Amino acid sequence: MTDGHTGGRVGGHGDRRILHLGLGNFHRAHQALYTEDAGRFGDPWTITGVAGSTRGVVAALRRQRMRYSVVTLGPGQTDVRVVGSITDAFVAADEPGRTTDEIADPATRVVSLTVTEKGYGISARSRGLDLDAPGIRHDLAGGPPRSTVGRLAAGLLRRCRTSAAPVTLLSCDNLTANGTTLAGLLRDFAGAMPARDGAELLGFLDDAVTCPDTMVDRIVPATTGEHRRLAAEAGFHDDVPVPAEPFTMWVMRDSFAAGRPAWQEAGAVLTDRVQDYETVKVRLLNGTHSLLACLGLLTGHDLIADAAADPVIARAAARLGDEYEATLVLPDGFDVAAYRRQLGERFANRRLAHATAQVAADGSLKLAQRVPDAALWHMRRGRLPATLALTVAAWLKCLAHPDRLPGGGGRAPADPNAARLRALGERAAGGGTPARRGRDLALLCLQEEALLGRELGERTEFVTAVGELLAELERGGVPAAVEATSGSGPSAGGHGGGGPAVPSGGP
Ligand SMILES: NC(=O)c1ccc[n+]([C@@H]2O[C@H](COP(=O)([O-])OP(=O)(O)OC[C@H]3O[C@@H](n4cnc5c(N)ncnc54)[C@H](O)[C@@H]3O)[C@@H](O)[C@H]2O)c1
Ligand SMILES: O=P(O)(O)OC[C@@H](O)[C@@H](O)[C@H](O)[C@H](O)CO
Repeated sequence: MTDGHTGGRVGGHGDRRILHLGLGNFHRAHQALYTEDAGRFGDPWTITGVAGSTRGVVAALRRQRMRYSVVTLGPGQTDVRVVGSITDAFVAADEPGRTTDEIADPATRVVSLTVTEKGYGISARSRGLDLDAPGIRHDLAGGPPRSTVGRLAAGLLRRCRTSAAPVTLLSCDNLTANGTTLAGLLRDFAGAMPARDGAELLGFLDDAVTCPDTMVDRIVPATTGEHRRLAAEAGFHDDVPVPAEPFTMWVMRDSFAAGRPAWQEAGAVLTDRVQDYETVKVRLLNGTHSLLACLGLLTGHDLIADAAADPVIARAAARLGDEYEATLVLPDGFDVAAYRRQLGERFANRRLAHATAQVAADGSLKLAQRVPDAALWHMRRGRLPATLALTVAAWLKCLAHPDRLPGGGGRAPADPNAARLRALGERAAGGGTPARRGRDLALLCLQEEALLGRELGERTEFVTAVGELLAELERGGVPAAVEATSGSGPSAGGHGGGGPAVPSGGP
């Protein structure tokens, strides 16, 4: 066990602070480690972690003198490291006003975020801020802020009116162009605020706030008793250890308004080409992860490693990799073949026990990041990306008919749109044949509700393909649906793209 905690740091160095919103597992296995390592090279920075409303992690950290462990699990390798870079933590809901105070405090120089895709309040239809989302409406009405964007806006406005000190907002979530997207959402929010406040916030955003794009990569599953056992075995009784794979990567644009830790010394890559890295990762890793998770759930696999080892699912994943790879602008010198090989090994890491239900969760938000742009890229070139259509069909099948999943509805992934998707599934269930039911469900979800955006919903060929694959899933399960996409292009050799995609028709 290695102990990175330096005694006496707690409460010190208050003038170089990161305020982190979203004290989940990922931050604690990624940015917190880079920050601690960077502190050995440059000025040490500390992190104040903010949990939205759940108290468990904050309470445990306090009990443990703000220390926790990261349990790295590789094939044949276990490493337990105690981390101490998070020196304070609180629950936003329990301390109303504190998040605003902390964002306004000039000692806070970076506000970083891992609040999940759904934490940003993005509208699937417009891809801007969903001004009708209850949390956003509440915050615009002037109550103590509850949404992430509302909290940031309140804190920034206070900062602007007090010190006006510059600050960086650093999104570390799996969103396409995450920093640029966050800046746009804040502008949308400012545009809907009372005019004077909105104008002031917009001016501050222009003058004193940067939102660098980042690409973050490390597979970090949920904690189980096994991780507590491994930490204890290494000598640290930890209620909130974080499991992680050995691989880690962080790429960001070096655009920090008020300084940053020496993250490059800890292995982070600073570049202006972040979006290229990010697109590679969000498509090849996260997009393939979504397919493995949904086909895995439909087949009865609880773990990503089992789905990845299933030859039928592996075939689909390889084809999806080809479809994604064709769309990519690769960073200079990036070896995509090696990256894909390594991804295969990472997905196969059984020791991680990464649950298919966890990766498939919130699919309605995640797929919006992972599917439409790549699918539209192909269709603008006259090709139908059949395996991207299969990703959507598999996700719809899991959510529209959760009770039919092997093992029952208890295995259905959580999703903020779960009830809506179930209701759409029921509406489509009346069609007389699998073909009719599949077509109706695809039309309802993608065209009428535009769950993956208007532009994709208007692509009749894509919606039709999704409907036909839903019918195949109903008739012959995952093997039939994967087989139906087999004419869609080479499974090796990359830039092949599609051909005729899925068979049409049959009852
Ligand atoms: N876990 C990974 O492997 C991994 C890897 C790369 C990036 N990420 C990014 O980090 C995010 C969080 O992953 P995690 O492993 O920490 O998950 P987690 O379940 O451990 O934690 C989720 C965090 O998000 C917050 N949150 C959830 N819904 C929210 C909402 N509506 N508004 C505000 N905050 C909300 C929770 O309070 C919690 O702090 C992912 O969604 C992804 O964008 C995760
Ligand atoms: O974290 P999410 O919820 O966006 O997606 C689930 C996984 O695909 C994701 O967590 C990966 O493990 C991670 O992005 C690897 O860097």
